[in-house]
Amino acid sequence: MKTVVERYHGLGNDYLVFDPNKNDLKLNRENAAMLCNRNLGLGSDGILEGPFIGEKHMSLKIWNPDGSIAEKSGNGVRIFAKYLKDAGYVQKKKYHLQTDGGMVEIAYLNEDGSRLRISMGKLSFWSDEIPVAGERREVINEDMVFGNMFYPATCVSVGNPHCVIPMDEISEELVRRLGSVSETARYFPERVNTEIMKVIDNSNIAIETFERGAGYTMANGTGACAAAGVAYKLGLTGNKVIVHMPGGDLQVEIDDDWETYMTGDVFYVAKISLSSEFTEKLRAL
Ligand SMILES: N[C@@H](CCC[C@H](N)C(=O)O)C(=O)O
Repeated sequence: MKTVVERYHGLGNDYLVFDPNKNDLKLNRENAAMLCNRNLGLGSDGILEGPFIGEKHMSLKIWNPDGSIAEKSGNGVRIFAKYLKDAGYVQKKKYHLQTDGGMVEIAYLNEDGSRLRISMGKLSFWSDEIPVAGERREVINEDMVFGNMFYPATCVSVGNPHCVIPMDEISEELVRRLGSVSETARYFPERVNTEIMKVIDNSNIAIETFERGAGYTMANGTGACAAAGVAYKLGLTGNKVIVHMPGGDLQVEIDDDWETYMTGDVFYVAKISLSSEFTEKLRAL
C-alpha cells in the first residue's frame, strides 16, 4: 500500500497530516523524524497523526521533527481541524478534539474551514504543571541562566511547556541562539519551547520562537497563547492581543479563568503520495 500524506501550513508552520485510517504504515520515532527531514524526507515542522476515533471525541497525536511527541500544537490543531473538514470527517461547525495536552474546542469561522477560532484550554503558571524543576510555585519573572547570561523568564503550560522572555528587541538570530540552550536547560525536565517577546502596545506583541524538538519556526500557536498569557499576567498588555510572528498574525484572548482562545488561518498545500521505495524505507525503521 502506498503512503499518502497531506501538507498544510499555519502561518508558515508546516505540518504533514498522516491519516492512519488511510495508510497502513505505523509511525514511530525514527520514521517520523525521517519524514520530517528536509533533505532525506518531505520536510516538515511536525506530523499530525489522526484522526483516532473515540467514543465521544476524535483525537490526534502530534510528532515533532526530532521524533518526540508534543502534547499540543496551536497551528497543528487548526490545520488538523481543516483536514477533518476537507476529508469529510466532520460536518459540524463546532466540536471538541482530544490532544495529549487536553481537550480543545474547534469553531470554523468560514465555509472552507481555513479560518478558525480554537479554545486552547487553561494556561497554568504552576511549576509542577509546566513542568519546571524545584519547589511548587508560579514561575513568574524568575532569573534563569541560559549559557552564561541571566534572563527574566516566565514559564507557562498551554498543555505543552513554554518559557517566555520579554525583550526590547527580538530577532530570529537571538531566539536561535537562546532557544538552542534553553530547550535543554536543567530547569526543564521535559525540555521547553522558547519565545522571546516584544510588547508593542496594550494590544499588540511580537514574538520569535524556538520550538522544542523542531528548532526555529515561522510561527507557533501555543507559543502565541503562552506569550499573550505572560504579557497579560505581567500587566504589560490587556487580555486581548494580536501576536505578530514572521509567518503572520494570530489573535489571542484570555478570559478571567485563563481559558485561552486563538483565532487564525491555515492553508492547504498538497496531497503527496510517497514512492514505494520511500515507504519501504520508512517501514524498515
Ligand atoms: N508548532 C506548535 C508547537 C508544536 C509543539 C512543540 N514543538 C512542542 O514540542 O511542544 C504550535 O503551533 O503550537
